[in-house]
Amino acid sequence: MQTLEFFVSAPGKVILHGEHSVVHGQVALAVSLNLRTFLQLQSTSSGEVHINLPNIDTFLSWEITALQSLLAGCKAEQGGLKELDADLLKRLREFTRISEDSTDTRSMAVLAFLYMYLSVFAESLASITVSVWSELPTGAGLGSSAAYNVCLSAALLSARGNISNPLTPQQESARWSKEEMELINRWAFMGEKIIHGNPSGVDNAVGTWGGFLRYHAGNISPLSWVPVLRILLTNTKVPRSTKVLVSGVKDKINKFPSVLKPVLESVSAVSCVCEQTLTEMAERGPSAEHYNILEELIDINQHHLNVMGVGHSSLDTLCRVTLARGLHSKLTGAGGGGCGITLLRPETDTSVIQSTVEELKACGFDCWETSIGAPGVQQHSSAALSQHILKILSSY
Ligand SMILES: Nc1ncnc2c1ncn2[C@@H]1O[C@H](COP(=O)(O)OP(=O)(O)O)[C@@H](O)[C@H]1O
Ligand SMILES: C[C@@](O)(CCOP(=O)(O)O)CC(=O)O
Ligand SMILES: [Mg+2]
Repeated sequence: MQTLEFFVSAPGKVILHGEHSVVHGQVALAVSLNLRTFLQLQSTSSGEVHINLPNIDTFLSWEITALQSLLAGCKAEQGGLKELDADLLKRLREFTRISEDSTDTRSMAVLAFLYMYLSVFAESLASITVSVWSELPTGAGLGSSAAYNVCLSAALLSARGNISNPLTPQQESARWSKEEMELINRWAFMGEKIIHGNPSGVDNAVGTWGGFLRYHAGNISPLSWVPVLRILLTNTKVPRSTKVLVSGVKDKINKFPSVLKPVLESVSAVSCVCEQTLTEMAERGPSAEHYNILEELIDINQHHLNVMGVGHSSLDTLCRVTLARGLHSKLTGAGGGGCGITLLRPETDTSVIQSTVEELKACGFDCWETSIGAPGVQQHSSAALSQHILKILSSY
């Protein structure tokens, strides 16, 4: 172990277009959010591994000697990190008594942590305490699972010495090299596989790299020319599981391939037209016509997502309430509840936004104007973190 204590953070994300279709090889556009997940890792001499997850009320520890037995016969190298080690996962499920079909919040988080810890530290299990706390709502479509996995990946790889510890004593925050970030992203994807079943990789890519990204079949291209967009985020607070929703879409595609495939392709085309429109807006300056196009694309995509079966009456309410004021909304992330986004036009009056927010809050939703394009995964000094965050992370 190189360090005694360090902090990392990673952002959540908003998918503008392409959720679900991206799992089936289509184009998605996604951007990081200014809501982050924070992780503190401490090396200890207790002979135990502790994990503290206050967002989901989970505080657990294991003796290292008990965990060591799970590694018997484990492959040292993870086959280029493309596939999960099915044997290790099976042993872990038996050890933790978490069944294969479980979508329980705590179980998924614990399984992802233990899998990553055991794989990264396979050669010599270290005593550590890991505490994770997030500003993101858990399981609401804003990529909390990816932010969690990116933080775990960065912290465990750094602690093990597989990647550097980029922070110098003079700095408050620092980032890793391109190659190191690629490794962080690949390990975070493994965590996403455990939590999501069949992730596309877009969420962990945004959590790692930050900014505005186009994601297509594993290829990540940053969009450097994007206009400033104002987005209202609404959390319907209806709980849902990405794993269940992604698997439901797959079942529908298998049942009606000729019906669903054109829908997925149309969503991909929506992403491409949106990208072209954003580029034009950045190059020539935004016009009312550009905003009309963005709004129509939002409506088209929301219809497609309903066809895929990932809508929800709470999301219909969001679309209806906002459209009554001329604002256009769609779900973001896996849907089935969770969060939706509403595009605000530059000329949208503050009073219109205020009354929309009030009506959405009266429906029982959380609603706030968000800021997008935050930096990806970072290492921080304790001085860089607010007292509030430090207090939460250090209180276990
Ligand atoms: N702060 C956190 N602490 C512990 N586990 C977390 C945290 N954030 C996310 N998770 C894990 O990620 C899961 C949610 O992932 P998911 O269903 O993909 O929703 P989303 O990624 O949209 O928030 C949770 O059930 C939990 O296992
Ligand atoms: C539905 C999907 O496109 C996004 C899921 O995002 P979230 O976990 O709901 O934040 C799945 C994926 O891309 O892996
Ligand atoms: Mg997720």
